[in-house]
Amino acid sequence: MPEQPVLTEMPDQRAVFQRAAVFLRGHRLALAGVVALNLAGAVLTTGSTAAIGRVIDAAGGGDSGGLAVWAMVLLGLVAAGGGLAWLSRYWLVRVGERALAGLRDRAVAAVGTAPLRFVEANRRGELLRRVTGEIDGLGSFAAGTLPDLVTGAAVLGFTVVMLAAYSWLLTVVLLMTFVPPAVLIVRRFRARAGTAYGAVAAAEAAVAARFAESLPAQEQLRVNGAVPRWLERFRADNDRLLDTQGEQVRAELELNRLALLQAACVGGVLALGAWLVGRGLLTVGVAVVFVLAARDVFHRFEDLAAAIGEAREAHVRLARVLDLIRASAPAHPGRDGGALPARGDLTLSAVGFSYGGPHPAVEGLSLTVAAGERLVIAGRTGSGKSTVGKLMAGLYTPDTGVVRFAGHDLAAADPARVRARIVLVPQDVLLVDGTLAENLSMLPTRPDLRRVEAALGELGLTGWVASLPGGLHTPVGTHGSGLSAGERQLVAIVRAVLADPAVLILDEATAEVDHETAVMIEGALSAVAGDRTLVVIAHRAATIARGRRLLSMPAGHVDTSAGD
Ligand SMILES: Nc1ncnc2c1ncn2[C@@H]1O[C@H](COP(=O)(O)OP(=O)(O)OP(=O)(O)O)[C@@H](O)[C@H]1O
Repeated sequence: MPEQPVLTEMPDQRAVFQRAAVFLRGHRLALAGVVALNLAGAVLTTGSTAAIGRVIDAAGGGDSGGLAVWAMVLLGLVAAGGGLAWLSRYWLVRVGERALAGLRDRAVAAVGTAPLRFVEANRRGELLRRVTGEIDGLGSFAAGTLPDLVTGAAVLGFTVVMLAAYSWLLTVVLLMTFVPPAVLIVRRFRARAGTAYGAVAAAEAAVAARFAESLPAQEQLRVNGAVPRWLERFRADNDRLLDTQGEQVRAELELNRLALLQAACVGGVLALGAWLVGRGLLTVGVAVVFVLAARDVFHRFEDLAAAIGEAREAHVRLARVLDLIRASAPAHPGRDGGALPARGDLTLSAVGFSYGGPHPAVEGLSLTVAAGERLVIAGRTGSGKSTVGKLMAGLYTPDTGVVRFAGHDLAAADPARVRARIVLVPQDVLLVDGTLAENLSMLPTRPDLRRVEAALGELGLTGWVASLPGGLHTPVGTHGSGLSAGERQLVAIVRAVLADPAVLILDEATAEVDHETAVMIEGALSAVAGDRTLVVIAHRAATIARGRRLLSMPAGHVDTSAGD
């Protein structure tokens, strides 16, 4: 049974921010600057509340000089505090955007270099969702909620300190009546929200995955009249999303209890403040500062509690992106750092591979394809031919046994070096959106147009390219002109020539390729072969007949009598 690195629907949510800290590495200085600005802004904002008390006391005591001075101080504090808050918010948003751009690059690179089994074993829509939707959600959090969270926490802390300096008695009463029930409410919310946000994220991903996967099959679904059945399945995903969203809203409503608590506490502070003023233990200015500051504490706390909900959601999103990066990492990345020779034998020793079903797709296959040899693999549908091709190309790691090129275990070699030596042209070649030339030159060596034209000439394909509406500049891929399966294989063969591999494995497009294209593929393959090892997974009787050495699947029986 192979190790199947699949994504977890509810990934590990422990120490998520610590694990993500690596993506902030280049931004630590900027973050320290943001925190310093934020603290300074919070001190000024808190100071302006204290200045209000001074203004009231100066006005009540008929001190017009003091009144003018404190009014000016108040204005200055409000203006400077606002300016610093704006600056720190702007800076924080910029740092967040840069850190998230880095995270997205890392996530896309992780999928780009992930083992083939990882990409096959996970839903495309789920992968898409994690590198787009989840990171976009983190972006909104970083730009919207995070600055409020940071500023709110700083102002809250300074306000409590200021209140204690005015009257520790009132502060203690305030904190004792407000904090314990508030903490209880937030804890209850956190307990429910963890699963609620995770369930929503998973349900959203399922909706996206169902849609993304079904879209390419849309034509066939319509032809077969299966659209209503597809809509039913989609509706089931949508209903699940609705249920999870309902649970999320119910969890968020827990936080509404804070408003009630807040109202009760403000009433209490007002009554106690009036009593202290009546006894001459407090000035009116200080009492006003107290009520204003207490309201500020409650509001900030409420904002923070609401932001905790969004922080929880961001936490889940981050956990899902980190899960993608973890699960997509190759199991043994490049243990053998040595260079692979330009030519060599390809050897399979007692190779076994299973997709996890009841029977292995390949079992105990031993075979040596000598350098420069041509081998045809044939067998009935589903007998494991393509699987052998992928094992030979190092795209799959065998569960048992070993595949070696020139004596190097492919599972331990650097995947980029393996790709440079062994190229597999799959049955269905997919092109990226862009011109034909762009698709052909999508190689680490970035061949220029002249080199591409030369390769086309070597393979006898200049005429075919000239027959396309825009020649080498013809748009291809999803939005370009449609190339047939056989023509797309031609594109991949040209790309293989440009990559100059030692071993070329062609998983022949199915028998439906028209005669003309089949001849072009055949001609290109003869031209490309040279001293290269050529393995053709045959679907056409003509190819099988021409095989000098035939590997018959599934028994892995090698027959040298076939063909000429
Ligand atoms: N990605 C996959 N996940 C699970 N099972 C798979 C996967 N790919 C192939 N299989 C199964 O493994 C077995 C061998 O498949 P494989 O594609 O290697 O056969 P094949 O001989 O190339 O078939 P064909 O001639 O139809 O292309 C089949 O039973 C198939 O259903």
